[in-house]
Amino acid sequence: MLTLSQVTRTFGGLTALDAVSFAVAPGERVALLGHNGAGKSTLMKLVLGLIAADGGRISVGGHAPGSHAARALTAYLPENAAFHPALTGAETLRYYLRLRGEDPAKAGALLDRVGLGPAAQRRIGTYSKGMRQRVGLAQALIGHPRLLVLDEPTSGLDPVSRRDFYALLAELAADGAAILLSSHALTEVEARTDRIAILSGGRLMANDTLANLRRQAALPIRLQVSARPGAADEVAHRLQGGRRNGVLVDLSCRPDEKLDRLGAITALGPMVEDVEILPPSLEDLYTHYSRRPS
Ligand SMILES: Nc1ncnc2c1ncn2[C@@H]1O[C@H](COP(=O)(O)OP(=O)(O)OP(=O)(O)O)[C@@H](O)[C@H]1O
Repeated sequence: MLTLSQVTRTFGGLTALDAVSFAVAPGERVALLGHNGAGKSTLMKLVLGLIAADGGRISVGGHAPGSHAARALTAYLPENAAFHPALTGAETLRYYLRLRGEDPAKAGALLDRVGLGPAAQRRIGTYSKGMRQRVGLAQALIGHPRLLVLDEPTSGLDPVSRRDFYALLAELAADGAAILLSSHALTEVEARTDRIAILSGGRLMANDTLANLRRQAALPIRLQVSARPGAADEVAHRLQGGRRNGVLVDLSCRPDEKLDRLGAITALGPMVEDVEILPPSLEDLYTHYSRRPS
């Protein structure tokens, strides 16, 4: 549904996107991650046709970004969707439906879809941030879009609103929509998207499932050994680990060394009380991919 091939965009002397290539297929949810200034918004603006690329090619369902056909397929939700506070949710949706040449009577069903049915007749000025984001999503769903471009859609939402939001995205993807959403947090998108694309300094540093990214990064695993009282020095010495305190000994190893290390720990018998395996965190993984030279 969305394909970028070698897309480059500069602003003056600054390369905001550097030969970026990736695709989002129908039914796929792709999270675009990156620090501030990584190029996420620039990429989204290019996909929406708001700015033009200096090089490379972008296709939205086979059409040029910004063309009538591409716009009919695409919906966009900006980070902070703003609506007139004096209008009700239903009035706002009717307004956007008319703008897109659709039947305003669909407002009720759209608001129900995003869980705002009971608040439809309330003014938007009385809505919480999460409710306003849901109005934004309802607005984005007008016209059955096949590509959704969502710029940090969950920033400022509480955990329950986030969960509801991702549940709705899962339904839309199951219905065949391609979804590209930007985020700062790998922890948030971990179980809720199909693929992760990491931008850093305008370059695409990673583009794969989280499981594959974990495997490819092969980051060290930490093992935390609890020694029996009085045995920590001996345990640390035999395992060549670092003493953390009176009983804990820290070890680190490559994923392929894990079983051997566990064997060595078990062989210490009664000197050891317990062992905890601490896999690399998502933050470690994100840092690995955003910092490595490409
Ligand atoms: N119109 C512009 N003129 C000049 N420089 C720009 C313009 N738009 C973006 N940039 C620069 O391009 C780079 C990428 O910016 P972009 O807004 O795409 O990052 P981002 O990943 O969306 O960041 P954030 O998470 O802060 O929104 C930044 O260095 C930014 O300063």
